[in-house]
Formats: sequence, structure tokens, C-alpha cells
Amino acid sequence: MSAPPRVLTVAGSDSGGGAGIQADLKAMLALGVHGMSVLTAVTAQNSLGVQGAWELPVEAVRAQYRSVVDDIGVQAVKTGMLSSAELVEAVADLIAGTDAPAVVDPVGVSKHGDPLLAASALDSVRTALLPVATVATPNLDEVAQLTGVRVGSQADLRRAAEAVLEFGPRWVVIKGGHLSGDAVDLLTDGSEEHWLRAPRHDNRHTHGTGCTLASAIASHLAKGHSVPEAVTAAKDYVTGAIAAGFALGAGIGPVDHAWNLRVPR
Ligand SMILES: Nc1ncnc2c1ncn2[C@@H]1O[C@H](COP(=O)(O)OP(=O)(O)O)[C@@H](O)[C@H]1O
Ligand SMILES: Cc1ncc(COP(=O)(O)O)c(N)n1
Repeated sequence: MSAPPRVLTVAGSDSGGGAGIQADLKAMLALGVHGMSVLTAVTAQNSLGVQGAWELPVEAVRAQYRSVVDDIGVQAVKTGMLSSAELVEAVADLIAGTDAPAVVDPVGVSKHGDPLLAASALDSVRTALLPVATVATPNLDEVAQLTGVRVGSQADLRRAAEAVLEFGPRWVVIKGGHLSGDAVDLLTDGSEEHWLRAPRHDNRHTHGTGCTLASAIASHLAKGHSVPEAVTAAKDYVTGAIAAGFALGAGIGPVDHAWNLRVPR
């Protein structure tokens, strides 16, 4: 049997299993690729928030990356929580030397507002990480932090995309998940525009949506799809996962990564 496409996530661990590395690997399994991981940080996290976070040393991040890429090889890379300026710069450097598309989710804060990236790392995201991204996937808070553009309605999404593209990613998906009404995202490379629209699911169990979307994009890119095809398929996958999100713990539960695999009985 031939090996499936290989996808690498470079991200933090969520002990609750809903976001971070755990979400990434689950999404990759559900989409039929071989998921691999470089851990950047460990969080003590659950449905109520982040109770603690510990960064790994930069040598540990570099060593994991080299182990995976030099032997197994990757068809796509995805980044999530990178925690510090030093890690952002090291990861940007590693991606620049890798011949595979990179999906950069510039994770800033958790759904509960806990910081996952130091404020002092924002400049490195702008000048080192975004320039090596094939696709960047900021949410509206990350757009505001990185560019100063505040999105209040769908009409502002194009302006937000233009501001992010200034930093050099090939494509950007501005996620409109935090607006009201339909869940509308804008994918653009500055010339083509694709509006991705899905019904808003009235489900508070949305922990891990951003990680899941970015990992799904990376998985479809690894299978050889174009960026617009990969993002469209990833949007369908995350929409289904949100619709099937379930309660766990006393707070915000996870999306269901396996929704597309469940056989109705
Ligand atoms: N309630 C919802 N119903 C349907 N889609 C949603 C909902 N909330 C977010 N989305 C979609 O989930 C994806 C992740 O967006 P978002 O939640 O904004 O990311 P993040 O986790 O980075 O904050 C986007 O495609 C967004 O449109
Ligand atoms: C380790 C880690 N990485 C990322 C997120 C963001 O989660 P979301 O996908 O809900 O924005 C998180 N809560 N924890």
C-alpha cells in the first residue's frame, strides 16, 4: 500500500484535546493524511481556559522539525501556537528552507482570551513568518493585532485581507467566524477573491475551530489540491465539525473532528 501524503503541524499542545496539536492531528487523520508534529509549547488547558503554558527550548523545536523533514519528508506544513519571538523566527527560518506549502495560523489568544503569543513576538510574525506563508489564516482579533484594521462587518473583510497581504503571504483567509450572521470567510491572493459562506451553527462548542480549518487546508494542499480547492474543502469540513461540536467539561467543548467518518446507524 502506498503511503498517504504527510503533513506536519508545528504548534502547542492542548491537554483538553480540542485545539492545538491534538486538533491538528485529529483533523489530519479524518482527512486521510499522515499527521506529524513539532511541539512548541505545552499548555494546561480545558473547556474553561488555559491554566498554564510552558515553552520548549528553540533547539528542541529545531531538532523535532529536522527529524521529521529530513527522514520522512512533508507535503505541507501548518503552524499554530508559537509563543515567543524566538520560536516564531526559528520556525519561519525552517519553513523558508522546506520545499512544501505552509499554512500559517497566527494564533494570538485562546477562545477564552488567554494569551498564546507574547506581545513582543508580533513583529516577528509580521516580518518573518507571514512572508513565508502560502496561506495565512488570521481571525479578526489577529487581524487587528497584526495590522490595526478592525473588522466590524463583512464589508471590512477586503480591507483586512489587503492589509495582511502587505506582509507577504501568497494567500490570506480572513476568518469572519466572530461576526454575526452567516460564517463568511474571504480567501484572496490580491487578484482572485473567493467568498466562503456557511450557515452559522448556534453551537457554543467551538473550541479548536481555527486550528481545525488550518490543518484541513494543509491536508488538502498535501493531496495536491490548489489553494482555492483546499480552502473550500477545508471550510466544508470545519463547518460539519462545528455543527457536530459537543459539550465536555463545564465550558466550551470541542468541534467533532470525526463527524465525516461517522456512519449513520
Ligand atoms: N458558529 C459557527 N458556525 C459556523 N462556522 C463557524 C462558526 N464559528 C466559526 N466558524 C468558522 O470556523 C472557522 C474558524 O473561524 P474562527 O472561529 O473565527 O477562528 P479562530 O478559532 O481562529 O478564532 C471559520 O471558517 C469560521 O467562519
Ligand atoms: C495550544 C493551543 N493552540 C491553539 C489554540 C487556539 O484554539 P482555536 O483553534 O479555538 O482558536 C488553543 N486554544 N491552544
